[in-house]
Amino acid sequence: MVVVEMAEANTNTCFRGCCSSSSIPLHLPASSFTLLSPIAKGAESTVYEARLHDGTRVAAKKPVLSTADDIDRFHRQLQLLCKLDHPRLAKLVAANARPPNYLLFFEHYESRSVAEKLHVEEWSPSVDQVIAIAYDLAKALQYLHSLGIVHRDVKPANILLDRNLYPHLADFGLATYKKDLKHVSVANWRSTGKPTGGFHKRNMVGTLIYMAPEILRKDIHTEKSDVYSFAVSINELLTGVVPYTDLRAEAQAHTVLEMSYTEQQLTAAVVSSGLRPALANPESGAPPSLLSLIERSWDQNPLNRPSFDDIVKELYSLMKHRDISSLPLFTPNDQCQDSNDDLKYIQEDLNWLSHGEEVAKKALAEKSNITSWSSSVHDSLQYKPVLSWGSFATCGRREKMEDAHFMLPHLCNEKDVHAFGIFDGHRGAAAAEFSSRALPGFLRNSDYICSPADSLIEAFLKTDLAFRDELVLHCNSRRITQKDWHPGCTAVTALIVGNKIFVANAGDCRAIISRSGSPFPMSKDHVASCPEERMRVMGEGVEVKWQVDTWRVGPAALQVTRSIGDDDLKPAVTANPEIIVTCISADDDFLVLASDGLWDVISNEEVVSIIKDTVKEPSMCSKRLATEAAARGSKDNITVIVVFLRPVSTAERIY
Ligand SMILES: Nc1ncnc2c1ncn2[C@@H]1O[C@H](COP(=O)(O)OP(=O)(O)OP(=O)(O)O)[C@@H](O)[C@H]1O
Ligand SMILES: [Mn+2]
Ligand SMILES: [Mn+2]
Repeated sequence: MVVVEMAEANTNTCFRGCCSSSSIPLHLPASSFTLLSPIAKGAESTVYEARLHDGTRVAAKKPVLSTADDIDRFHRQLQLLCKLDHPRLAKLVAANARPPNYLLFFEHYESRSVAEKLHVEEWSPSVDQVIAIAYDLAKALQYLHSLGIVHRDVKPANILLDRNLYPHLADFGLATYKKDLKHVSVANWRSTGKPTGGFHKRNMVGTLIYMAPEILRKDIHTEKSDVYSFAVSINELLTGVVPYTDLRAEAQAHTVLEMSYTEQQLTAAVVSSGLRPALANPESGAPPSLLSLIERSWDQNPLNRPSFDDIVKELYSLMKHRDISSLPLFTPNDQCQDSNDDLKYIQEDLNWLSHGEEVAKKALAEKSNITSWSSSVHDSLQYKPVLSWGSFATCGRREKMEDAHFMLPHLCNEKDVHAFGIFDGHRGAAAAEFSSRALPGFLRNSDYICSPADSLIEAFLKTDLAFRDELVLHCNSRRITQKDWHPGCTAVTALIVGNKIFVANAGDCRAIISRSGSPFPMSKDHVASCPEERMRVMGEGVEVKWQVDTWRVGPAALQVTRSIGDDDLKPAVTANPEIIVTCISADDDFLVLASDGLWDVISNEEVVSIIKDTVKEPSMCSKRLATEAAARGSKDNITVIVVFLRPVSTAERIY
């Protein structure tokens, strides 16, 4: 007994010895958490809102374990959960696996499940939102399948949304290694008490609707059965109605479902007559390629369904085609390669994006303060700008895209707070990608007593430190000598709070406003050709020399004097941004942020006049500027964000 106790304490292993983790505490003592109110009660478990003693809000799932089988199942689930680590899977943060207290603590996702969001709140996501959610989910399932794990319970009730509406696939109660799969029957499924659904007591008919025909036929379950369930769920997101009904409200839908079909009738129709939910109407704006993907994914024959590798690829090119980037969702950058290595390339890319995202999330979990900048500037008499925004990014003539950007309107769910940022990478894309995710996370998490300007400075500095830490870890784990690799990026971020714009800049991206028809600079370029910057850097002990065509910093011959990353040149090449603040008035037309790929070939005045004679639609203006820069011979990546600051009339929009 004593020996077992010691083993537990030393190795963070469950008392049976089958579950272990180096990072997730498996014996969270009762003194370090408080269970608050129940969120959902299922047949097999109750989910509570809970708080860890460090203040972190979590969801605690307390299973009902009545038999030895139940306990086995709990341990198998915990073993799996300890192995999983993906930004789009519900994350286990702690557990208690000692009898009689069995509890799983997950990160808390506050915007409820897709099922509740659709059928209780009657949420209608835009087509672009659906595509982005589908892409994220496909990435999560691709990850599970790559580990040889099938989820087996993909459905809207198990897709949880965080406050930015990023999806997180939850509920691993049925997940298992593909190699352990035997024939699964519906009866078998039901005997596990699953899938019961938590927030409404569901019946069998309600859960059959996500099951693939091979399961209903009591045939073998493969990873392609997840593809089927994924397709039904994405179609439900597009249509907003519960499958096999035409109703949005869940309670009514279930009555209709039961009245229309018995279990046997529904099973027979799906298995033998190929019955499927009504496909979303093309008139809803859903692109034909998405509808075709859904239909192929719920094909009768599992072999005809695409794999998640294929689905991720297709959704990715759909996002690229539609330029989906304005959503607060996981979106990769514009790519210039469209060959088969696209996927490998994307995965490499996403790596740094998701590192950044993870860091931002950790920061969020550490504090519970929510910023309240808008209340600090609230004044009913103040001018109220009306915003619209859009972006365009292209790698231009370069081989690789090293710019990254984010657009987060309504930051922290505040209607008057909006953030936009562009990052221009050098010596690789890593710093730019990481920062485009981490910086907005730090910004969201700023202390509420901080002014927006202080929050911006803090976010820049924290992002720089976090990136350099992450780089050390990354290099150590891959045995790369860091001596050879010092990626960095310049950054410009605009934070709009009520009628004020705060621009923070480090490096040679630039922001301008069109004010009374003329450009008004909102940033200063930090380059070695600027005498004050050159003096500052030399004052910090780093050499600045005229090389080739211009002043350059250090052995790396960098042209910029401020950046995130570039750890070989810190602290001289500082991440400390310069802040410019201005009040928006009726004289202000639009804000333009862009990487130097634009400003190298187009002047501030020309940018203002080009937008003046372009259709007043922000993404079209962005694209027009980037196209013009490319036509004028810009050799660099080009990223442009345009934010209109006042309403644009329909007439102007059309010409
Ligand atoms: N991490 C979380 N954050 C927020 N809400 C959660 C979280 N986990 C679960 N929930 C809520 O609880 C509901 C049920 O959770 P889950 O799917 O894990 O259990 P279940 O389906 O009820 O499981 P069982 O069938 O074992 O009883 C979810 O639909 C969601 O509303
Ligand atoms: Mn569930
Ligand atoms: Mn550039």
